[in-house]
Amino acid sequence: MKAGAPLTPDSPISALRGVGPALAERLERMGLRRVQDLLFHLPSRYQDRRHIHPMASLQPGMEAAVEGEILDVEHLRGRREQWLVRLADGSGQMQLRLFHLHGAMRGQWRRGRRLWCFGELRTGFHGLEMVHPEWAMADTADFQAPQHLTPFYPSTEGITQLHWRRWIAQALPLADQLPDYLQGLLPPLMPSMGDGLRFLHQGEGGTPAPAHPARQRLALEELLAHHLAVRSAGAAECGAAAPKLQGPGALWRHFLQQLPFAPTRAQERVISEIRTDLGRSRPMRRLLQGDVGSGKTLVAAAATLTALEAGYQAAFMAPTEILAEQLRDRFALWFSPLGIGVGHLAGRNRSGERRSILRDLEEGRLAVVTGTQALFQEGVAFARLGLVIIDEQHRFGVEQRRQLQEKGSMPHLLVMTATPIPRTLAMTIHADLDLSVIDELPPGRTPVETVVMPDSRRAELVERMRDLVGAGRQIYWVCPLIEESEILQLRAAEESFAELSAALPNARVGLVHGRLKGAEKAAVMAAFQSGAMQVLVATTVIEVGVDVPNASLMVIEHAERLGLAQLHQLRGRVGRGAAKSTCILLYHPPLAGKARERLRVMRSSQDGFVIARKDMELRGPGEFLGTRQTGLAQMRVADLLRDEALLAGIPDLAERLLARDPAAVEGLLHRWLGGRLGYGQVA
Ligand SMILES: Nc1ncnc2c1ncn2[C@@H]1O[C@H](COP(=O)(O)OP(=O)(O)OP(=O)(O)O)[C@@H](O)[C@H]1O
Repeated sequence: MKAGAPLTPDSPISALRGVGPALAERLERMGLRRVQDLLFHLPSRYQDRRHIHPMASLQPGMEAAVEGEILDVEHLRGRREQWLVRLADGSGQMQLRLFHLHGAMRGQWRRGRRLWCFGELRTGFHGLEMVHPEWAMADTADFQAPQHLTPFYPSTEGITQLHWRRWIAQALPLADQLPDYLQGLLPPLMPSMGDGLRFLHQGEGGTPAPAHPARQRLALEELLAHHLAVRSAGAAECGAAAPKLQGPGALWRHFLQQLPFAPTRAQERVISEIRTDLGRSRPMRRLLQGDVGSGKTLVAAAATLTALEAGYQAAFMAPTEILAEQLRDRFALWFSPLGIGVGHLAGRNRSGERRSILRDLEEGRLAVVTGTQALFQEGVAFARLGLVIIDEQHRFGVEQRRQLQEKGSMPHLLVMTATPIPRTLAMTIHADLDLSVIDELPPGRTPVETVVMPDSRRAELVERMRDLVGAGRQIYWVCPLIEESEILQLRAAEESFAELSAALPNARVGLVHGRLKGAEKAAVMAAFQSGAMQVLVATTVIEVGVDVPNASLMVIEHAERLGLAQLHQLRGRVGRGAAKSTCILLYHPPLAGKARERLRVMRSSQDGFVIARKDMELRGPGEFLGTRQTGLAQMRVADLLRDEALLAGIPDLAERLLARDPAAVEGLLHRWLGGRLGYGQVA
């Protein structure tokens, strides 16, 4: 410790020995300001230096600790000064190479002394050697071979592992002084926070196993902190009262009478959950999760009609222009028999039309509006906005959500997503949202047959398409992103379009891609939707939500380049009607590693949950959940997959903590999320 006040967990980090102003500034940039922040800077891996390897057992590339006798020390003064040291144990010999050996140290390196060292082995001129190993003389009274694993810390330029280890060694004795926010809330045999920290920093008894209670103690607290962070962001939104959207439900019943099908039981259950929420003055914050094609749009319609019946407006925002337009068409078709008009706000609205929609919204003449982000631009005002529906949560940030909600006094919010994640996980990462799940597909769906084939069989495939088109069916042909280049993707799509147009002279083939103007895109989609066009060649713009039940073949080129979530979404475009559907995953050989695994999963499952889980395993939870949840990608101890069992208890733990000690929340958030960005509201 430096001179001055005694060291506590709250001391500034510069109070530690060896932390000068320059290093303190670097630490600050990593979000480490106080001594306790350092305690939660946990190792990312460990090395086992406890075991001494006999020299005869060493292999190039290995990292190993050895102990032996110095046979000789040779000082070379060539272009670059260096020392070559021969070392032997009973089993063999090896060489050490050092490029600097200063004053006092040089005196120690003498023939006949015993040396302990650790480093990576490589093949040198005279057999195996280590370059600049970590070392200690093993024949001194104070020598002690490592008792614990050696931790490695995430670092930054100018801070070595030795720095970290020295600082943590000073901080660790303070671990028991940290406030235990969960005292009394955890099972009595759970280790303390101090035990958990010592265990992870020192790697006692081997690499900390995921299931070790000391590690679990920390993981639990970290998951709780993330849960509370999301929740508090939601709570801030929930302060104001929302309009109670209650009504006899006559409009909905009327709507159902003209619908060609009846809602599934799952849809009915979810609709009733939503109607209950809408009837309260506490603003609804609900996440509707349903696999591709499960019929989320009908649920959205039910919510919309509930708002309308109560005399309020509803706004439905989709992530892309195509989807927003498709939604407008669907709502217009469904609602026009009820005499309800649907407005649409898109980037390409002609200004006159746009002005009149804006006026109607502001003066309350228009009750339903669909659109993209255009919906929450400046200049869009609502007379009585009661409900906001957002499709595909992943593409909208928290900030955009807030902007849209500001358009109404405090409208109810329904977020829809087709990415199924386990309920326990959803409750942690969407802690600010209640969850409804459509866990049943509409009846009459036939499973989509999935075929994986090399692109060398393309000609054969085109033959098969000719037959299908002859039988009146429709086909999607998707060209995925090539090396992140939109231009190349477009070229590939254009080539496939030309090839298919030539090969299928009796079919109308269309092309849709992200660079088309809105009106052109809409025209192509409309032709495909109406059945006038049989083959739609598309870049991945059609990924989410396009609904053409007559389409029964989906061909995906270069399927090996796409992720599981995208493949599942794309495949979900077919199998929506009664006809037997097929999805063909074309790949360019050779097929290796994760790509092979992804295609195998696609062939073996159609269950969105199974696929999402596999996706999370292959990509890691952080990547899988996308950038909105960056905070989760940076968890230090917990792992959303590995620690899934812990997740189930988190909401309850959060409730109990909030009831007992709401002030502790701030401390917890600071401890785990403190200096890092991630959750906008928390940082
Ligand atoms: N209860 C039902 N019975 C029969 N068909 C239904 C039912 N509910 C919805 N559908 C139809 O199923 C198809 C898929 O519905 P919808 O587009 O709402 O799915 P989704 O959940 O939005 O899927 P995606 O995530 O792919 O957009 C539509 O053609 C819709 O009309």
